[in-house]
Amino acid sequence: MHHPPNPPILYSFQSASDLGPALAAFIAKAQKESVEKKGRFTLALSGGSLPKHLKGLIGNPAIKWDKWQVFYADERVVPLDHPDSNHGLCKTELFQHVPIPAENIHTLDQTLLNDLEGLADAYEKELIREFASKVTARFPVFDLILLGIGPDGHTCSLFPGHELLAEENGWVAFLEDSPKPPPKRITLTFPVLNHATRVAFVATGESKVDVLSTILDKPEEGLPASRVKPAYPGQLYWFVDNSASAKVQYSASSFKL
Ligand SMILES: O=C1O[C@H](COP(=O)(O)O)[C@@H](O)[C@H](O)[C@H]1O
Repeated sequence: MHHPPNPPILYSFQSASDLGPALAAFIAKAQKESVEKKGRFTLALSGGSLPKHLKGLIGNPAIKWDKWQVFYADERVVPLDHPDSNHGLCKTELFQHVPIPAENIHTLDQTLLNDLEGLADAYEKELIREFASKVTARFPVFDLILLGIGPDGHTCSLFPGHELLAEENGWVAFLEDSPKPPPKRITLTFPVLNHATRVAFVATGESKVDVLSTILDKPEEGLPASRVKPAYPGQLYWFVDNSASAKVQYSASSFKL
């Protein structure tokens, strides 16, 4: 029987500093459930403002870092140590402070930075290796995908009006015309986002206030972030602060694990 997607769960916190510990507890619980069930935790991370909200994970003794398999929800096509690299940000904010094995962090193949198609293809193959073959699994099922939103409603590197919004088959796509610099990027596609067990958006600050109310209160406008609707029984969460949610009509829930 076809089941509609679960409605999003919105948590709005007084401030970003209240949000951080709750997000860390949420991630810790997700990894515990996944490790107990499957012996690993598959996570996709974004760049931008997201990595700085992950600091609450540092020093948590309940986290089994060696069980994490980390991919990027999107990545800018730049060297790993470039200031625009999403991996670079995640490394600075989290990975250099925790004992996660380097081989469990799946970064772009640095030999393919001048071959966008080959780069996206190689990243898709890396996902296939982790999630079994495309024949047995139509799309990978991430335990958790953490996303941000831009003021234009983009998420990952899926931008309003872009042809990649219509991608139905690929797991990883590339673009060389990102309206936000840098122009060359790779991104997970909507079918991958919408097969995840959990997807959590994180958005804080006044710059997100208008777009957040459009995404949550007017999903019919079809902004990229409104198209993230994990298939049942998957669940979509929003972790925001009160500055970002000031204009949102959608009902917030009290945070509970
Ligand atoms: O370009 C990107 O933008 C989004 C949103 O960034 P933010 O700084 O407004 O949070 C980010 O989620 C994505 O990973 C990044 O490549």
